[in-house]
Amino acid sequence: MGLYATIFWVAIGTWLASSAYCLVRNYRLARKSGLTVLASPFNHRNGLFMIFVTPLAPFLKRWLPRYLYEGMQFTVHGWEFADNTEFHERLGWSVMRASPGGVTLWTGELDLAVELMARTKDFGQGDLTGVFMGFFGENLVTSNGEAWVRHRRIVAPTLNERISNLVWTEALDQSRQMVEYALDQPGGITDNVIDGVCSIAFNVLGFMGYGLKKPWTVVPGQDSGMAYFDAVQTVTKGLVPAAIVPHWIMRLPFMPAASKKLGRAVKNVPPFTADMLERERVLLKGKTDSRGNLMSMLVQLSDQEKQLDGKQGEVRQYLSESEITGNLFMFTVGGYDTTSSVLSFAITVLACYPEWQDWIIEEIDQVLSGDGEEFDYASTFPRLTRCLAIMYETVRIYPPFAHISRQNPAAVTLTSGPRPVYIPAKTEIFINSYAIQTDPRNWGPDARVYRPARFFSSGRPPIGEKLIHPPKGTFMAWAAGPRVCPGQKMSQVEFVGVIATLFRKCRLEPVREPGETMKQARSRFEELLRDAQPVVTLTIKDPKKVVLKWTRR
Ligand code: HEM
Repeated sequence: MGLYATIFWVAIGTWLASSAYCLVRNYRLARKSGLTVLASPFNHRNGLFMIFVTPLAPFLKRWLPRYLYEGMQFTVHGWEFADNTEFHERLGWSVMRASPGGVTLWTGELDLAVELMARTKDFGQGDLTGVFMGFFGENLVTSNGEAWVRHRRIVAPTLNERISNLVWTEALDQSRQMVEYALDQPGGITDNVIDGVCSIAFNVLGFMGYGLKKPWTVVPGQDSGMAYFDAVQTVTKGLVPAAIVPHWIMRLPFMPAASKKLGRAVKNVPPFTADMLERERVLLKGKTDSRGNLMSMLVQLSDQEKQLDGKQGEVRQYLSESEITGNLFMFTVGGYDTTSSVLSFAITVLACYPEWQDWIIEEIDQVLSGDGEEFDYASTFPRLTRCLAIMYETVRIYPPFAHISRQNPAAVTLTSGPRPVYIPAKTEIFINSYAIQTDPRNWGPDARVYRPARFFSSGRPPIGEKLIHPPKGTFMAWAAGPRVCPGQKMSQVEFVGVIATLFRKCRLEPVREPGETMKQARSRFEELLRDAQPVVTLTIKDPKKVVLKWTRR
């Protein structure tokens, strides 16, 4: 054997031996939990594995022996949505996976989930969240411990009632433009409603986040006129490669045009942000109040803290420039993708179920009565509770995030379940919120049926009736505990504003294919919903198949 061949085989042998050693060590650690443990030779933290496992999953499922696929299934992005609760029912509601890369826990158990969410000091965000959400700078989502307290204190107050007001006004304006466009199409038929709601979410975010007012367009984010916003939008769409592949590799001359565009965007976000913040500070100079948008408030709150630096103790209280950059990026990813996902699913679901359209139209006609187009946020939004129940039921069954992840720096024992569960240090924990939200034990025998009225105490609530609070932990689309989503209210205001505007003006139904009955067309839409795929958030795979007929009311 030649020298190079020897080096090659020694390297392979060393790698195999160290992988086997790590697998055995991690398996032993996982066994201490007392839970079912699946051992898998596939290291889920390997970059190539991360990129290819999800697209290759359907083939691997067919080719690999069952026990090998089962040990890998957890690592396929969105497996929990496709699987429903079948896996947990078969193998246990909490299952450990041991691989050469570490130990992973998946749980669909209510008690454990509540405990995990409450103990923020013991269970923080995992290091992989930092890889995917923190590559422009540490932010509220990626930070833990004292840094998280600092981020939360500055960032969460920016998502306030002033922002809700802006979001409401812009959501109404954008959705009015979309309805007029749809009703103007021949026969009121469109195949671009999903792009349309993305465009609404994009423009609402641009307006409330950066003070950027744009008309609604069929294609979302078509040249916003703001280089920063366009770059962030590109990175949001290519989040996984953007996080893993260095931007200079993506920009190499032989790379495809889309990769070069992504690489340029990743490179440009930090200098564009620096530029934008500098201009914002010039505009804010000498003013005591911010300009009302999110970026302006973030800069102002952080700069105020900076002036107090040193007077509040040793620990830094303000956000550094890279942390502001990180938080602005996180707002764009968090604020745009989530709301557009829920709107896409809600509209498709409502087209399937005309009875729920009637239910909200009854409310909308009472609350938004009169000929005018202006509806005050403070007095209108709180009365549109059926529209809000549509959002709750949509995120219960089609949550933008099907799980919530955590990681524990040190070993911990969970005590809230029927037996103590030992969690080894650095376990990657996934709370299967989708399973919890569709589990008949938590939601009754019709848990998988779309029934928004379940969020009221009576089946036919009077208009403006308050929604009930589901039992603790059973509904965590916006998470729970100290790290609950600070954008919850904002997303609700936007959703309700859009849905109320659409159904005030029109009704929707699926467009039938030749020879199809309406019942069959609705079943076809239900199939599109079941076939959804998590990308960054849950996404309808082929949005062009959502062909709708809009009828003016
Ligand atoms: C339907 C819309 C939304 C849903 C379903 C949603 C869901 C969630 C969930 C599940 C978490 C917890 C993540 C975790 O702890 O791992 C979260 C956190 C967060 N969300 Fe949202 N979100 C939505 C909209 C928004 C919006 C509009 C914004 C801001 C513009 C936002 C900003 C955040 C932030 C900053 C966090 C981190 C909080 C922390 O760690 O302290 N979200 N969201």
